[in-house]
Amino acid sequence: MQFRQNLKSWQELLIHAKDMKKQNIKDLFSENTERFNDFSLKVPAFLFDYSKNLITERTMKGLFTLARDCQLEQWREKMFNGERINTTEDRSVLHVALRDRSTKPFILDGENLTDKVNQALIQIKAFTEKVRMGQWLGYSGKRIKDVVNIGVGGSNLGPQMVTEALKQYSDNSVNVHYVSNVDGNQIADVLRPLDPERTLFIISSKTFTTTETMTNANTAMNWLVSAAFDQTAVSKHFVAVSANKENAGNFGIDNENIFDIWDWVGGRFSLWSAIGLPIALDLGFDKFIELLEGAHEIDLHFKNAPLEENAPVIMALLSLWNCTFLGSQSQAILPYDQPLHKLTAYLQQAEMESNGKSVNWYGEEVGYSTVPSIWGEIGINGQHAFYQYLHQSNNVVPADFIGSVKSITSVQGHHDTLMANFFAQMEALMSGVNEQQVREDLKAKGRTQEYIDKVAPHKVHKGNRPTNAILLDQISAKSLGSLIALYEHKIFSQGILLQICSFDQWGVELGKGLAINILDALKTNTELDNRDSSTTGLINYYKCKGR
Ligand SMILES: O=P(O)(O)OC[C@H]1O[C@H](O)[C@H](O)[C@@H](O)[C@@H]1O
Repeated sequence: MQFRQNLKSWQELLIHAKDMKKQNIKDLFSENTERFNDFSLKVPAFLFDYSKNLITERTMKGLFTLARDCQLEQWREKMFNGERINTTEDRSVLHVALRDRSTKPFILDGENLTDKVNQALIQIKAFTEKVRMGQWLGYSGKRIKDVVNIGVGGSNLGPQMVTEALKQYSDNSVNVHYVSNVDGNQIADVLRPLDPERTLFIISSKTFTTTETMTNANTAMNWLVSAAFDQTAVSKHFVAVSANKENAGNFGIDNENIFDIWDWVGGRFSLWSAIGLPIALDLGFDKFIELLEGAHEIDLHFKNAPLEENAPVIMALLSLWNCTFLGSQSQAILPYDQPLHKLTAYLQQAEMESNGKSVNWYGEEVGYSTVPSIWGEIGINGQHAFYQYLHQSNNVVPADFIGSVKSITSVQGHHDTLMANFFAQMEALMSGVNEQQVREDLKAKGRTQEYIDKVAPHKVHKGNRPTNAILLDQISAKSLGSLIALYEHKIFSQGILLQICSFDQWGVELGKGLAINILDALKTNTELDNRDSSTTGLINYYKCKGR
């Protein structure tokens, strides 16, 4: 067992981090006028500028050495070759196979995955075209107008984020809606304006056991049947995406309307599979393929580029540097592109469910900070809400700024204003402004000495806050596919560097189990044994008030 802290490269980076904490990014720019060229990368879909991090050439050299010591390249091979790198669940991790559209056979456990993937795509194409062209008819013979995707977590966040991002490209053949929350308010709001005769439900659940999804699916079924007065209407209005065909069939969905998903595709990496049905329904199959192609382009980049020119690897190393070595606790994702308004929520699951863990591959406490908490908002909205904290709090929050050279909206006259903020905020976070500058500025504005003495300390921005810039040419299905795959491979790389099992999610199980237990007690009105007084007190209060 080779623990990360025992690696010489890890130890050297710890020492180097102590020195770097005394440095200032702004000074590093003054010392090296080529810094932007040295620390930026042009990848087909975007420019990646990481020069505004607290790094030097020595830092990056040390980080690449660490990556090699961690055998990142070999692990990357293992993933692409289908080895069972999801060790705690004994599964391969092959979402990359979903977007590799070559016809070359890929054999896993005696089965040709290429065939499976291509057949699934044929099924997706046939189904989505039928619905979009008005050939899929509801129980009363009317064409489908609205599609409701019922699913949560990985069965919701990806498709919703993508259809929101690309809605400018939708031809509105159908309207796509999402229900993820078990709170009945959401499904009630979504169903209220819909016509049961013209509504199709996708029950999206890899396991087909998720309580929230099953509860919503039953409500949707009752809504339909009470309008149709006919249970057989279900087969015309429900399709499923699941690895659990038995449960989906028992729910009443016809076998030919159950779309497969496989155990080698993790829920949070599944939008490329039939879980992406809402994407193909909303935007058309060709756009869905473009999305896959964009992701595949990054798969090839990740697989083939040397570590020194590999965007996902560099992002992972920087996150490790900022969090584990420099001590940042959180990381902001700040899209300056309205279409990406769901990206942060999507990345919260992708990153935090993957790497938010504290034991290593051998089940031992890692003894270092793993990944930061991910949060954020559309940049402009954030500026008027929490950027105060980013600029002046004691906590340094490294941030990813994501923007586009061209906007996809036809509205003119806004984009330069938006992007001026994109550039300015990163500059301000890095440069800051010291007290002397503040004082001179106030003096030049004719302020009194008394005012200057009072206000100057409050106007200081310490700066030295790291940011990455990801600048897309424009939001498109292809560039979005690339952007998502960039983060997926960053997450994979970070897991390897941290020696963490990125593809399980045991941490969500405890709460789920307790909720099932409590729900039973609520339904049967029985007392719960052996609970702490707070849990018991809260439940009793709820029961007394509610009944
Ligand atoms: O697709 P499902 O099986 O319904 O799972 C939906 C979600 O539920 C879980 O709680 C997991 O934490 C997620 O990783 C998963 O995406």
